[in-house]
Amino acid sequence: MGTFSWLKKYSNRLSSRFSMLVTLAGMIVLLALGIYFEHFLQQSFLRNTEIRMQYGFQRLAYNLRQIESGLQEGILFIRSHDTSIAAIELINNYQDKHSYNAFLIDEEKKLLAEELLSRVKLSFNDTICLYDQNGDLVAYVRRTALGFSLNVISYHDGSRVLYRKQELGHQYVAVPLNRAEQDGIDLQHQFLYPGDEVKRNSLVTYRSHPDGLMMTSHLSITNPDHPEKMVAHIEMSRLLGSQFFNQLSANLNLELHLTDQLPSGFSALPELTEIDTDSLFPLLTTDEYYIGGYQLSGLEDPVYTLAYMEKAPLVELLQNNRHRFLLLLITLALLSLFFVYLAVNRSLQRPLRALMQQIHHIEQQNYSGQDVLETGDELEAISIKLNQLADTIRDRENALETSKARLEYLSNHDVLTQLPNRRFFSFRLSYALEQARTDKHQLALMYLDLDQFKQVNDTLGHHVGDLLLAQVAERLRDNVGLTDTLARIGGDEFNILIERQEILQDLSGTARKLLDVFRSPFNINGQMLSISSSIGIAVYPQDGDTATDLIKHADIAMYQAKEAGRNNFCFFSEDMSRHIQEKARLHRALRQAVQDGNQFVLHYQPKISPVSGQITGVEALVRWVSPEHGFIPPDRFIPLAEESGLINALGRWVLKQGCQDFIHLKSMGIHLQHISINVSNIQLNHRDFLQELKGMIADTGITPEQLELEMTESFIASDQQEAIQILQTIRNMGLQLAIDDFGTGYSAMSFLQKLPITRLKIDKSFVDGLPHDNDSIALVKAMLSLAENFSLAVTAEGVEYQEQMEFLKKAGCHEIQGYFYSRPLPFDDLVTYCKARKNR
Ligand SMILES: Nc1nc2c(ncn2[C@@H]2O[C@H](COP(=O)(O)O[C@H]3[C@@H](O)[C@H](n4cnc5c(=O)[nH]c(N)nc54)O[C@@H]3COP(=O)(O)O)[C@@H](O)[C@H]2O)c(=O)[nH]1
Repeated sequence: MGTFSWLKKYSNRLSSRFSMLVTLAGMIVLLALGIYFEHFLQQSFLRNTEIRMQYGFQRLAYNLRQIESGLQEGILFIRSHDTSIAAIELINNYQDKHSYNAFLIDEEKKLLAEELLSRVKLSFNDTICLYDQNGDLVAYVRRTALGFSLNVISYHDGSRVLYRKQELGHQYVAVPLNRAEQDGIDLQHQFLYPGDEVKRNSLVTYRSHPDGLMMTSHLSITNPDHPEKMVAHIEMSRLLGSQFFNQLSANLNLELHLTDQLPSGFSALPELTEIDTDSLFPLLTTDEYYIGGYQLSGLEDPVYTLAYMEKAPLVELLQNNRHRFLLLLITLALLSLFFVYLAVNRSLQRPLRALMQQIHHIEQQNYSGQDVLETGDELEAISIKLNQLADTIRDRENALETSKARLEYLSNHDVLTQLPNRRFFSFRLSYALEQARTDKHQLALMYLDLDQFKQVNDTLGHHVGDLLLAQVAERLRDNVGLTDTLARIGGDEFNILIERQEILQDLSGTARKLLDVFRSPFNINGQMLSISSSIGIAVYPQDGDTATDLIKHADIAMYQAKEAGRNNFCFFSEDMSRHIQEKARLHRALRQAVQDGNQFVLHYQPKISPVSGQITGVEALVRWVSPEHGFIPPDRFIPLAEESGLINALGRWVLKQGCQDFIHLKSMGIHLQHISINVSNIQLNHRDFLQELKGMIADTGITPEQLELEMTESFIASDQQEAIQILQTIRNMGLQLAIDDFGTGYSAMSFLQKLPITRLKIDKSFVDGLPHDNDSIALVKAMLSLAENFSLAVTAEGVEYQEQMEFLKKAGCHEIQGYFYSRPLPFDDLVTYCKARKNR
């Protein structure tokens, strides 16, 4: 598998996508943390730098203040030292620069110098200067590389003379006066500050010095009794040299510098006095340094103390911290990934695998309850639902199996009798034929048809017919062998396949046994019904080697049995009458035609009034054009239809089509008095006929008076009472009734008066003899007079010649029907004929 397709497959997995999402979220959090901590590191670094620098400045300020207080304490002590004050007062009062008493005054000055030495040493300072009330330098002590040097100013002839000795030396020696300046000592005290400030002992000044920073504490002493009177000025100094700053720099990890110039980038720096612990110094950032500082105020220009902190080591440290932090983040990310993997695996991947397993089981049609996931979340709900789904699928599959079995059963069985049906029988027969061919043995097919079963249906109703069929099937089932196949293949037709070789030797006995099944009557709801059957037998291989041939030949044999008087059986033989074979074929074709319904058409034969010459009505005559047999005349198929009961369905179609065509004619302006339609006795006896007639009249819109039913005398022959009742009902509905072929039957003419009819149709056989045969003339005249007596209309049919027509007209016949006027016509030709006749 390629990397790409593996990645695609992997990324399509829910757990992978979830892991990726969580990882992505984790990465975003880590990135945010990274950015935050980067910022935090920088900020804290800057802040640390500031704090460190501030701390350095705090330390420096603290040290300076310590030194300041050391300077002030040392200087203050002199003021409280009475001997020193007295000595200064003495100098103030008795020093005369022009007549200078060196013996007295210089000694005092030297004592004062000793006193100053002890002060400067005790306070660990470097220099102390004493000025008299006029500001003239009196003495000073200064730390040198060899120790402290003591210096006094004497006068000679009004000029200053500087005497000096080392701390441990015995003699003062005169040195050039400029040495004092070289030591940085002013010979004249400078009043650069307001007197009050100095008196309050608070003034400390700073000054830049070639060796460092000079701190000087200033004190002016006044007379306690006369505060306005100045006594002396004292200055004590400490030089903070490079060593001081270097050591501090080393301790604080800062580079400390002193400068007179305000560094560029700073507009001002805070005063030392402003330093407190709460505020941070403003920092200046250059490419190489963080710089901070403050200002030391002096009597002259301010001195700036600057602290430099090199950036490079800090940046390196920052980078190191960054790297460490990055490492930490990567470690955290990897750990998070690991834990995400563990969590996803535990909370998603494993349950998903279990769910897939459940689905797999369902796919494998294993519906037994799988263990439900116990995750307590939606996955558990899905797992429960999957089990429920499995139950539902199992139930549905069971139901499907049941209905499939039921469907299978129904497709192969007849619902009424529970016997195998035609389909199943065909399969079974084909299979049996294959076996017989292979094993080279015989088999027999019996075609059993109930005799006159249609009449049961038509007279007693389908319900009774159905019950009878069910009982017949039961009896037959009880009388065929276990290995025989009994099937109902049509309405009252049963087929039996016999494969038992021993039985094949005595098929006649078997057939007789089956006929005997019908010997005792059937009890249908308490009504005892007798019925017989006819059986045709065909044997493989001599009577056919295909299922179709065998069935066809058994069917023909069955017709032969019926022809032979019913309740009979017959073996097929090649020389069996062509007539039977043809009849069997025609019967099958007719059944198909009635089912199809589109092989029949109606032709109409006009009936003419001989007086007016106008068309009074038409008789509908059915025509059958079979795709298999071509045109078949009605007198061939009507009896077959009556025999098989198919006449009911066919008659229904004729009635409906005739009425519709009549209405159609009317809509075309061809107004006829009536349409005559032939109905057979079987139709009239059908229990649903009257109901169907009503429905048809209502459906087509024909008025009952326009519809004339033609029936034969034979209808009345069977059951006069019943027949008269049926005819009366039809008349009551308003229909016309005609007796067809009148005179050919056996009923007495006087019987006519009992019948509720409206017309007589004189049969062609009587018309044929007109106008010469005396018997025909007498009979026709008798019929016409009888009809007149009973107020019946008369139609003469089969009129072929002018003289026949003339005779009938003269004799008072109302309607003429026959080839003389017209043969039966297709509908379109009838329309043409009617129009032509109207226009005559
Ligand atoms: N139950 C139903 N029976 C029907 C229906 N349609 C027809 N029939 C019956 O079939 C028989 C044969 O009818 P058909 O072949 O249509 O013959 C009819 C006419 O063509 C024929 N006829 C009419 N005039 C003459 C003539 O001058 N010469 C001559 N040789 N034949 C003629 O007579 C038949 C009409 O007979 P009838 O019904 O008695 O008026 C026939 O018995 C039909 O009844 C149907 O739908 N249902």
